[in-house]
Amino acid sequence: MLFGAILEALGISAILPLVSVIGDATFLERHPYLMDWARCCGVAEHTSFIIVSALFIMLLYLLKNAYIAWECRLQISFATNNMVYYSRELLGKYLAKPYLFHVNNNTATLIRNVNSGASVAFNAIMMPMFQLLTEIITAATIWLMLIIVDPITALMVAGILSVLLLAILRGFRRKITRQGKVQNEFSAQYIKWLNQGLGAIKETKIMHKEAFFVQEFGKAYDKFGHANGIFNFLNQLPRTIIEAVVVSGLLLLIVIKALMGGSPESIVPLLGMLALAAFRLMPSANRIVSFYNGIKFQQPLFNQLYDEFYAIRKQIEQGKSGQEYTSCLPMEFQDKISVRALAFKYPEGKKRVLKNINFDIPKGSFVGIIGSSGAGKTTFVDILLGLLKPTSGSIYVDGVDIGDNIHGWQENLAYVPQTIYLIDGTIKENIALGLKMQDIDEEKVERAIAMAELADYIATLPDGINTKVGERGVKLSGGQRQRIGIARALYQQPKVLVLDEATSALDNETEKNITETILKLKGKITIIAIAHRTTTLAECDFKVKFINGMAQVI
Ligand SMILES: Nc1ncnc2c1ncn2[C@@H]1O[C@H](COP(=O)(O)OP(=O)(O)OP(=O)(O)O)[C@@H](O)[C@H]1O
Repeated sequence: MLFGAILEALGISAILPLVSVIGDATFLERHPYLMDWARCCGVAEHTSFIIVSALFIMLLYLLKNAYIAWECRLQISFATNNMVYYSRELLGKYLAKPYLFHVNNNTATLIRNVNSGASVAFNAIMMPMFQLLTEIITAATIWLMLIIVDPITALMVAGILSVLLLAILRGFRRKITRQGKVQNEFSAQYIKWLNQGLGAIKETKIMHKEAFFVQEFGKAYDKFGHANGIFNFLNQLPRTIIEAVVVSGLLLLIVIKALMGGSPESIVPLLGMLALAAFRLMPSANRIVSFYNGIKFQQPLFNQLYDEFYAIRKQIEQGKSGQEYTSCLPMEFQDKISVRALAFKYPEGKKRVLKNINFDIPKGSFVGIIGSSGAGKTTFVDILLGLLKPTSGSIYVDGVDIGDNIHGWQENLAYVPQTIYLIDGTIKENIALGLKMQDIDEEKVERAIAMAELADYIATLPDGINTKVGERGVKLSGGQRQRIGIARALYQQPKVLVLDEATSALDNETEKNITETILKLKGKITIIAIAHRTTTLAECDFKVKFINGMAQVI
C-alpha cells in the first residue's frame, strides 16, 4: 500500500512537467542535463521529446494501475479470508463457552457479533486504517512536490487544510462515536425482535400480535437506521465544509490582493498555483476525514470483540489453526454415580436452587426424578450433564469428580430435553446429528427408529428417512419430534441416558411402547428420567423426589 501510494503520487505529479514541456519550446535548452539525455536517445527535437515523454508517462500509468489492481485484489482477499476465518473462530469460541454464558446472552447479540464482528474489524477498521495511512502518504507526497515547485503556496495550503482537518475531526469525533454506539446496540436489538417475532409465529398469529413485533422491530431499526443516517450525513458534511472554506479562501485572496492594489495580472499566477494545489489536496483531505470517521463509527463493536479477536490472533501465532476439537480421555463408568453435598445457585438468582443433595445411582439402574415445578430437577440434570458447575459439592463417577473430565464424562451420555431442537434437514440427519452424510450408519439409524417407535410413521413417508422436517421440525407433530429426539439419543448408544420429560408429548399407547423399549435397555445402560406422569416411572428402580431444592430418595 505504501508503494502504491508513492506510485499514485508520482502519477499525479508526472502530468504537470509534461504540460510545461508542451507549452515551452525552449524547455530542453534550459535544462542541459535533460538535453544530454535526450540527445543520447535521439529525441532532442521538441516534438519527439514530447512524444517520448508522453509514452513514458503512459507506461508509468499502465504499470501503476496494474500494480494498484493487483494490490486491490490482494487487499480484498486478505480482508475476506480473515473475515471468514475470524467469524468461524468466533462461532467456535461461542459454542465452546459454558452453558451459563448462553443462558445469560441473547442469541441476537451473538448472531450480530459473528455476522458483522470480523467484517467490521477487517473491512471497516483495518482496511480503512491502511487506506488512511496511504492517503496521508499520497497527500504528503503531493505536498512535497508542491514545496519544490512553490514553497510559499504549499505552506499556505498545508496550513489552511491542516487547521480545517483538525477542526473537523475534533468537532465530529464525539458525535460519530456516539452514533456508532447507538447503531451497534440497536443492530442487536432489531435482530432480537426479528428472531422473536418470527420464532413465535404461531402465538404471534393467533394472538394477533403482528403489529406489536413490527412496532418493536421498527423502533429498534429506526434507531439503527437513524444512527447510520446521522453518520452518513456527518461523513458527507466535511466535503462541503472543506470545499466551501478552500474556495472562499481563494476568492478572499483575490479580494484582498485587489483591495491592496495588486494588478489583476499579478494575481493570476499565484491564484493558479493555489487553486491547483487546493484542488489536488482537497480530495485527499476528504478521504482522510471519511476514513477516520468510518473507523470511529464502527469502533464500538470492534472494542467489544477486541479480546476475542486478540485471542484468535494469539492462536494463529502459536500455529494452532482453528478450534481444537480434539478427542478427550474417556471416563470409565463401571460402578456408580455418587452425588455428594451438591448445592447450586444461579449467578443471577437470589437463593440456592439445590441444597446439599446426596444420593447414589448404581450402574444399570433406572432412576426417576420427580418433584413439583421449579423444585430444581432440570438444574440437577444440567449439573449431571456437565452443563452447569456446582456451587459446592460434586458428582463422582466411580470416585472421580466429573468436573475433572467433563468432556470425557459427556462421551458416556445421551440426553433428550423437554423441547427437541430439530435442524432444517432430513429425519436421518436429525437422528445422526452432527455427522456428515457419508459418516451416517444407516443400520444404527434404522435400529434407533425402531426403538423410538418411529418405524410405522416413517414407512408412510414417500421419502422415508430422507424426508425433510422443516425449520425446527415444523412439518412434524410434537410427538414425532419427541420420538426423533429419543432416536437421536439412542443412535449414540450411550452408557447413561438422561430424559427430561422426554415422553410428555406422546399419547399413552406410544409412551407405553417407548417406555417398554427403554426398559429393555435397563441393566445395560443407566437411565435417569425426569417425569411428571406416574406411568413413565412405574418400572423404575427408585425415585428421587426434589422438594424446594432438597432431594429425598423414595
Ligand atoms: N438461568 C436462571 N437464572 C436464575 N434462576 C433460574 C435460572 N434457571 C432456572 N432458575 C430457577 O431455578 C429454579 C429451579 O428450576 P428448574 O428448571 O431446575 O426446575 P424444575 O424442577 O426442572 O421445573 P419444571 O418441572 O417446571 O421443569 C426455579 O425457581 C427457576 O426459576
